[in-house]
Amino acid sequence: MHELLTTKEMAEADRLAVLRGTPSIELMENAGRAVADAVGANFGTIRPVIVIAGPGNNGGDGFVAARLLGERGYSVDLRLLGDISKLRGGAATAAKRYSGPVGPMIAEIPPGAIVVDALFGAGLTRNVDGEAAVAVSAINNSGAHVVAVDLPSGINGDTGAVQGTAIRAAETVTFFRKKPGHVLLPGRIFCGMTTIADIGIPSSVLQDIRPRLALNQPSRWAHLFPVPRVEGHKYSRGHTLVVSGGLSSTGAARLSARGALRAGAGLVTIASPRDALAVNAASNLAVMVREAEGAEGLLSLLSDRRINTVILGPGGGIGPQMRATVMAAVRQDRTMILDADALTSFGEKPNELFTELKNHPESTAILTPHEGEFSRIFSRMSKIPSVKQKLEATQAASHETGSVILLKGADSIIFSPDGRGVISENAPPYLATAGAGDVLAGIIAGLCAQGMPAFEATAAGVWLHGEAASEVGPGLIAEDLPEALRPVYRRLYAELGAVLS
Ligand SMILES: NC(=O)C1=CN([C@@H]2O[C@H](COP(=O)(O)OP(=O)(O)OC[C@H]3O[C@@H](n4cnc5c(N)ncnc54)[C@H](OP(=O)(O)O)[C@@H]3O)[C@@H](O)[C@H]2O)[C@@H](O)CC1
Ligand SMILES: [K+]
Repeated sequence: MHELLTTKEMAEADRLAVLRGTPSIELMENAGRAVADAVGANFGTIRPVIVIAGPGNNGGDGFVAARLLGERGYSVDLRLLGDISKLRGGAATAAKRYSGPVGPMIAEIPPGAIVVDALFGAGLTRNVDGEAAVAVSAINNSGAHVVAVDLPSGINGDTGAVQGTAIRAAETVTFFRKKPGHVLLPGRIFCGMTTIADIGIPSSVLQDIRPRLALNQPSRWAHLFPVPRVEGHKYSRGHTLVVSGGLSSTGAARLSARGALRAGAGLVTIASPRDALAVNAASNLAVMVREAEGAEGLLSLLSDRRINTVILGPGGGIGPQMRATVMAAVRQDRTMILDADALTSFGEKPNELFTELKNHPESTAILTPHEGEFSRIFSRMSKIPSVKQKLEATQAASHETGSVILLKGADSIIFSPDGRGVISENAPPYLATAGAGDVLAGIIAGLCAQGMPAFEATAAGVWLHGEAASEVGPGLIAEDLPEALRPVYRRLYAELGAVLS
């Protein structure tokens, strides 16, 4: 159930289901019933229901729900946008089967009503305006409990963006699989709680559609998650190197190092400038500290081939020294997590980095920008859309650079250059705190160090980070996150049925 289907793929699922023998009207009947059931599940006592129906099949679902709710004893007031004679296909059939009165668009919602929002779903093609926009604002201002059909009207199913205006639903009933717009912000917030109803589309259609997007859930990467073995030793669990900033900015590297260690890296070393050696050494026990000044210092440490992952950026400083250090690492064929300052340092000259990465295909880069950093490094690349179109932008950035890209946020997006993408929805709000990104870079590196491939390690790292934050709860500070990985790992291994032999 974790695949995400674009609106185009959803229409294809619909078409294939019909081809395989389920008539389209049956899908619509099932969709409308799921909506009526959702209304019934919430409110056992009969309350007035207002169904707002649009001119397409979303409206058709609304007609079915209206008929069934009427049969179940609800007093239903159905309002249609446009002319009933213009309805086509399944929507026209559903309207014929509904015998109640059909009123014009509504501008006021009586108190205590439940609203079924069947105005627009996957077929929203432009901004909501006119009578529809008036109805949306009346519904939003009424405080009514809104059950949205497929998507809250006004939310773009592919991007989660608000097109003009949108209904704020308490719950959304969607069909077969979620769409990106249910998970990406702000769409996810407008959906309220989203449930998926089975309307008779066989899951075998996915073999033809081959969706590239999914929710970031363990089902996406569990088969590659490292399981420690009793016969293993610290070297078999990889070695992560974290490049530290100078005396006044060592905290970020230390947070990354702790994240990598807790994620399971066998060894973690902080590469520290001389002036920061004492402070780095004094505040770490299991993490080793070695002196390394700039690119040359890093190169000398990387002569140890057992170091298989390098984190650059957390607190490392912005400028030519960081650029030179990153370029040196790229030439050493390692897996690199490039975060924060390592990205910003290339803001003026992104091609310098991307050309070097292309010239060293044996190196693997994972870029972990938040939106601001993403803009800084990619805004000069014409083939990459603005970060406002975050899904497309992340996918294009990954394709163009041949790197795994993690666009960090409450709806973190991760793309692999081969076109696979996942969207995360488990980050609690209190995760937005100083240093949390540094820990995340460490967790991802720790998983890569143990041999997990870059895309899966990044997805798993983001998921673990969100789970660890929920484990801590409100009041979280970044230092809590590595420590909270222990119960999360325990649960995950139990769920995976992993034998920690
Ligand atoms: N796929 C499936 O498996 C199943 C799908 N099902 C349901 O079908 C829904 C998709 O149906 P759909 O394709 O007819 O699109 P829908 O959302 O009704 O909107 C299209 C209509 O709205 C109009 N319109 C658009 N934007 C507008 C605007 N801003 N302002 C004004 N008008 C606007 C647009 O007009 P046009 O662009 O053609 O001029 C057209 O008339 C899907 O969400 C789900 O609920 C289920 O029945 C079961 C199986
Ligand atoms: K809707």
